Amino acid sequence: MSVSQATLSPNPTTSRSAVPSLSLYLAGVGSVGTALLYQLSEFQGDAKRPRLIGACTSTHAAWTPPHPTPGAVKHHLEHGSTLHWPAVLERLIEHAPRPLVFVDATGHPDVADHYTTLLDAGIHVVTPSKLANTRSQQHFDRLHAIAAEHNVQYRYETTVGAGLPVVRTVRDLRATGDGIHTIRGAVSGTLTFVFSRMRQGDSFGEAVQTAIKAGYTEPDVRDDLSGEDVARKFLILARTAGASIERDEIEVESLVPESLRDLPHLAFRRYVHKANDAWRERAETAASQDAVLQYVGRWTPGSGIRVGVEVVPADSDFGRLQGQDNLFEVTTNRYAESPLTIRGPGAGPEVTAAGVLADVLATEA
Ligand SMILES: NC(=O)C1=CN([C@@H]2O[C@H](COP(=O)(O)OP(=O)(O)OC[C@H]3O[C@@H](n4cnc5c(N)ncnc54)[C@H](OP(=O)(O)O)[C@@H]3O)[C@@H](O)[C@H]2O)C=CC1
Ligand SMILES: N[C@@H](CC=O)C(=O)O
Repeated sequence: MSVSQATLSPNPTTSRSAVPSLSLYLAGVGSVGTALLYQLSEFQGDAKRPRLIGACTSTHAAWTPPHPTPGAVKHHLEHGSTLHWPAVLERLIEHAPRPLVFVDATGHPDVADHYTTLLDAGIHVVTPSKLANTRSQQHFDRLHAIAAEHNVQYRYETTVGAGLPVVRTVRDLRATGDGIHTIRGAVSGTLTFVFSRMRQGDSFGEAVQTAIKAGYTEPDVRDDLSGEDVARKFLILARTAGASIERDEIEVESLVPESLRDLPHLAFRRYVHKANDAWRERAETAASQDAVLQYVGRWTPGSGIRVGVEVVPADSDFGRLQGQDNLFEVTTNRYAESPLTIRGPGAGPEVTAAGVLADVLATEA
């Protein structure tokens, strides 16, 4: 069965003007996508519940009935058609009801490639994926320009801090004319989690495996352990604050030993324990100084971005972080004496999906 023959109710070709509520297409039904489906099915907010019109995984696509449960969507997908992006895009652009939000919960670069086409067609894009925003500065600017030109929204709150209000805070500081002096943050839920589990006795490898199971990691955990995820988040914050900066200007410290860097993803996961001894020694050295390891980033306009492992006092705000917590400290003209601080879980399917849903609802607010 081809994508265009799959079930969609009501018929998209006749429904555009008859369907006033917000329609939603979901690309990616993994940790975040599934949590979003649960939140949609249990939705009790003040706004109208967004209407899921279709979904896809890396292999399958299906057009779904109104108010589907997560189980029904997955069943539909299993029995749906083979994913063929040109057919999905054609249907979204030519036939799907408006207003329409495309949610990218895939973390795949091929899907990030479609944002310009979707925005250009008057479709809002909401994404927790950092990939599109961390290509060239020119691409970042282009996405915003196309959205503005077509009067649609490009929202990416959950790319930094998951459900925490970090991107909007930076945007508001900029919009209200404040000047950012520096942003310092522990912005990887996975790395905070790994270091805090090691303090409780886990090996590095065990802590990484637990983070994967909990759904805190990127689809490829090497993006977390290499520091790339943190570099991307700081790039997004700096660009959102108005800086013009490229990825290759950022200094990044990797947690992955040289010997494991070239392994394919699944082999890497099998051999990650080979880094246990090196990280145990660094953690013990820190502990002997009443300190802990924390992966910290800093952006200072004019001096750029640096991300890497820091030894921080155990009895400090950064040292006390536990679980998948993030901590952001923003020092500005107005927050000069004491930084504006945002803290809380910065990874995990539920908080991320909630942030995505808030972005979806905000498109029509
Ligand atoms: N997990 C978290 O705490 C957070 C995640 N994010 C971001 O959310 C996004 C999703 O993360 P997560 O849910 O953990 O990832 P998962 O790996 O759990 O899920 C990814 C989903 O995307 C699908 N997919 C992959 N490639 C394609 C493709 N080319 N076309 C269509 N579908 C595709 C996968 O399909 P299949 O099922 O076939 O494999 C899967 O359903 C990522 O960008 C991540 O950075 C952001 C903040 C926090
Ligand atoms: N893998 C990320 C998820 C959120 O972006 C993290 O661990 O912080």
